[in-house]
Amino acid sequence: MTSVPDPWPAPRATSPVDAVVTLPGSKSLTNRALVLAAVADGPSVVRRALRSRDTALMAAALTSLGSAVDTAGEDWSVTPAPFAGDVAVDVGLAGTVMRFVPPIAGLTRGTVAFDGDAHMRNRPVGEVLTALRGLGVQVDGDALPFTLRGSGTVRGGTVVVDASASSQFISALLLAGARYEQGVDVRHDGTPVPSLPHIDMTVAMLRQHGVEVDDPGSGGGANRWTVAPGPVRPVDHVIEPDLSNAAPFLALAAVSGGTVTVRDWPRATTQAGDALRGILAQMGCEVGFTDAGLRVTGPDELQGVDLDLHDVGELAPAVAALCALATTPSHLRGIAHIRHHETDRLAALAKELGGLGADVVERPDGLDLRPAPLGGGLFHTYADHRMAHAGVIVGAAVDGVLVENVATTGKTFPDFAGFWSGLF
Ligand SMILES: O=C(O)C1=C[C@@H](OP(=O)(O)O)[C@@H](O)[C@H](O)C1
Ligand SMILES: C=C(OP(=O)(O)O)C(=O)O
Repeated sequence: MTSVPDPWPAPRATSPVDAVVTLPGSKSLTNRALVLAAVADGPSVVRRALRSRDTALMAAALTSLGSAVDTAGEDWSVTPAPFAGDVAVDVGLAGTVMRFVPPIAGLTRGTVAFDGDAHMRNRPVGEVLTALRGLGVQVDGDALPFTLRGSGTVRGGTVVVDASASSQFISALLLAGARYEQGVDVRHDGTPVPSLPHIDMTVAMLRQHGVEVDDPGSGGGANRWTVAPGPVRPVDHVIEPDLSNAAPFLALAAVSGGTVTVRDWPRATTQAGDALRGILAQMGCEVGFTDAGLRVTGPDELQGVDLDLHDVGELAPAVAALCALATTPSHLRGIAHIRHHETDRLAALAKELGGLGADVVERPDGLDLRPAPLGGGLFHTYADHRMAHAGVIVGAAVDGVLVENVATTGKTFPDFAGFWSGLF
């Protein structure tokens, strides 16, 4: 692991970057695979698991509940066992741990006390906890810290949730639902659910495990999902590279006029990050598959974009950084929900990009950016891995950008700073 100063002088691309990179595994796929393995009716292996803070927290949570999770190698083995005992779960700053673990912890016989990082107490989880009470689980509180008391079984049934703040509320209930006596019938009541591709990923993985799921398909009006009660078959998953974490690497090609290939980019995937292909093409990049993976070549001048990122909000920080470097205006819309991510990302991006000279206006549900000369300065990350990605993207194109707490990237990427520096 490279030791990095804080703040970290972001490497500057003084010539076009030419690189082929192998990226670590997907956080979203790894943490779903771990949860499903822990509620399955036999042992399984999660191959090429992402080794990062969020996935270590998930493995630790499942271990405390009673699963045997061996994370020693690249392939993690999970041997499920009935959940039991009075335990504590640290969710850190991982939305997937805070939202996905309580519904399966409902199956335990014992008390589970949840807490996490200071900022995590502000991230919404109340809808999941209210839903669990409605499904027969005893749980107090509406935010971290909260405590759940399991009786060994969960009744399940029908529940109404307002998932307009996070798709993870729905995914969380679906992942556990097959193990409830009556399964689960989840209805959404509220403005459209963001990040729908992540629910599609959940549904696809449940079906791989032999779970019967009825879903409305993707699309803005999606509002009802049902999971039939039944066994969860063990499946050995091979984790794809994290396509959302590919954003800064492909952005490096975009801002330097160079070429970056991400190895093993799947031709078909449920990952939301696949949308980067279309977004970068719209900004003027050449984007295409090669035998090695996905290759992106940057243009002479980056074009601004008018984009609704409602489905792919986790790409917003990297895309906003690119828009700040574009030669025409941009409008990023449909992403009010990213105010509930690791930090209020709209406020943070407006402040930090603005601090380097960007002409950026924060809207209730997005950002407007117009071309402006950027300069160096300190870029704060608010313990948000994707804010650090935004900072290094600008730093590759502009002299003198210092990224504060770049180590926060460890949430989803081991030794990001060392890896990034190796590309220059
Ligand atoms: O289920 C998942 O793995 C995720 C869902 C999305 O959350 P939101 O629906 O809260 O945006 C996404 O932004 C997050 O990074 C990962
Ligand atoms: C929103 C994100 O994470 P989390 O899983 O903690 O919600 C993210 O990684 O962009």
